[in-house]
Amino acid sequence: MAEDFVDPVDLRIEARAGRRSPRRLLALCRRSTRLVREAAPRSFAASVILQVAAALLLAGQVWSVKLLLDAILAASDGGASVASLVWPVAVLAALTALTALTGSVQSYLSRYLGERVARSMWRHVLGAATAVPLRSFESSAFYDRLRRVQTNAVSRPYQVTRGILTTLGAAVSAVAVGATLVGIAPVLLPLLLLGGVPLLLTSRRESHLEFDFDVAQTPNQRLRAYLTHVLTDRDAAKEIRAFDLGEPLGHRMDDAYGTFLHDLGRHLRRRTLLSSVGTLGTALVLAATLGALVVLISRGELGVADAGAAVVAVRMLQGQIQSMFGGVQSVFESGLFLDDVEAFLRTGVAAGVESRGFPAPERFDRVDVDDVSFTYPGASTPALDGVSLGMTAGEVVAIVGENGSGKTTLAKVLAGLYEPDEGVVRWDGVDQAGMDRRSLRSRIAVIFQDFVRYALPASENISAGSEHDDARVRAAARATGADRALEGLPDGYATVLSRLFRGGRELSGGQWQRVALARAYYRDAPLVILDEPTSALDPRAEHDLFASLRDVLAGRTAVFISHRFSTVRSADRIFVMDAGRVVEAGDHDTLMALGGLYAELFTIQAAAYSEPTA
Ligand SMILES: Nc1ncnc2c1ncn2[C@@H]1O[C@H](COP(=O)(O)OP(=O)(O)OP(=O)(O)O)[C@@H](O)[C@H]1O
Repeated sequence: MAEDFVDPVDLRIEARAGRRSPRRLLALCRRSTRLVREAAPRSFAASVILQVAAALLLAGQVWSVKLLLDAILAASDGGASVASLVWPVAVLAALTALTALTGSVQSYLSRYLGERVARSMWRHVLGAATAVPLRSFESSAFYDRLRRVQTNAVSRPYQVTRGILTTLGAAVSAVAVGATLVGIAPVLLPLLLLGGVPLLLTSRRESHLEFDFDVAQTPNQRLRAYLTHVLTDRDAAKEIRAFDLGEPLGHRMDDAYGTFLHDLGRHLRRRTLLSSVGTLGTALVLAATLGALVVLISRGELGVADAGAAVVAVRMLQGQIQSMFGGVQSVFESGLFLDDVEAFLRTGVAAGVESRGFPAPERFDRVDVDDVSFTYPGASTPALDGVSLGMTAGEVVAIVGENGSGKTTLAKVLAGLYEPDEGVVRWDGVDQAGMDRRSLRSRIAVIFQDFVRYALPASENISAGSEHDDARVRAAARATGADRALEGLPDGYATVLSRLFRGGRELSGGQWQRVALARAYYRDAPLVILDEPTSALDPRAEHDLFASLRDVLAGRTAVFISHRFSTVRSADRIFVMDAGRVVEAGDHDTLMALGGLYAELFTIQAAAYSEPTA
């Protein structure tokens, strides 16, 4: 499928396709405000109140400047005593102090509110990221969107709300200060408002530029994030040193950064040019307004106090108009990113809805894979090509085959992680596809070759995803022999299994594999799928494990994938895969008698052990 090969230009086109109408923008504003309100209702209300208070305080300052100038003039004419200046000065000082106080409370509140919104957005994003089908993770376009969403989801909703609040606050101040100005020199007001027009025009264009730049840069950003991760990751550290990869990968990082900086330079030049045009336009209008003010003064149409107050009002009003349009720009810009975030969240919600079906049965008598085919996104040949096989409850089934023959893919389909493109998997004749994904997965315990080593306490590594029960955790650990390693840890089962965190400890590869197997046994599931479960175990451990396998499974059905024929031969039924197909099936003796692929692979392995040493 083509989605694996989406390039940045296509991505930008895709992102542009979702571009908004003003109505859509308004809807986004409503949604983001609701999000912020829900995340922190009290802080949000306080923030709105403070914004309005700050606006009124500003208007109050203009008014108090006029009072002060009147009083100064009256005092200089000798009509009033200097003491009459005390009140206007005190009012101006109090209003200025209150404005500063409001500003600092607002900035703390804003930080707190931002974090509350971030937490709530993370919840949504991680919910969507864990709900989307596993197939999505095969597409680079998905990772690009995920990256943008991770960066933008946490900050943009609040930025939109901040933008709205800033716009509203600035509008209230503008109205209040504007009213004062109308009282002094009405002709100046329309002139000043005109100053917002260039800003409005350029800010919209700037928002689009920013969004396009971000979309185009996502693959480069991801490459840099990946290289940073590899160069600093604990697991990669030994190989990076052993193969001396630090320098070449460092160069690659440098090149990627160089490309980014080159593009950033071009982008910033364009943005600066645009915003300079806007600001210059506004400055010209301001100059014209002040020119008009000079004309009014020279004609004697304004007194000295009025003229002074008008200068203050013009200056303040111009600031408010700039913040108003700055707020609009931030709404525009963040709105574009939010659209992207919302589209991602919708895919998660859709996946959640799709997964609703009837609950999977608690037990089954048989599971059948019927003519199943599956092709990975972007691949030209199918990984599974008309696979059919069956197993009955309580059986131990082995799947063997050479590298790339489709064993792990079959395990993923059996586990309900991939939907087959064709064919069905049936539990007692019922199609697995109609079952609720969550309940289906709770009936299956699957451990892959590359199982996850959670940097969590040992006990949680075993009970992962199921209800925690200490006694059952210990029993599962005993069944796989993980208990010996875990009981020797400083905090026993409470020890974190990673040096990443304080007090944590590391396990060996084989010890980890026992922990992973215990995870499979812990889950009370009728179907257990183990992909290469013993590859890291020593021969004695492997022998012991398989000797006790049936006891441990206690009637559960087990499918295990293995390259070790010594473990495979005891299975009730063996399926041999080759190039995505099941080519042979039967127990060990039947397959040996058949003299086909199984017999060949078995003989090669057996010969390697029995050949006399020179
Ligand atoms: N995520 C993927 N995207 C595209 N192709 C894949 C992906 N994973 C596996 N394949 C391809 O699908 C085919 C089957 O792979 P699969 O992992 O199922 O084989 P396997 O039998 O488990 O191999 P091994 O013994 O090496 O673990 C291979 O050709 C492989 O290259």
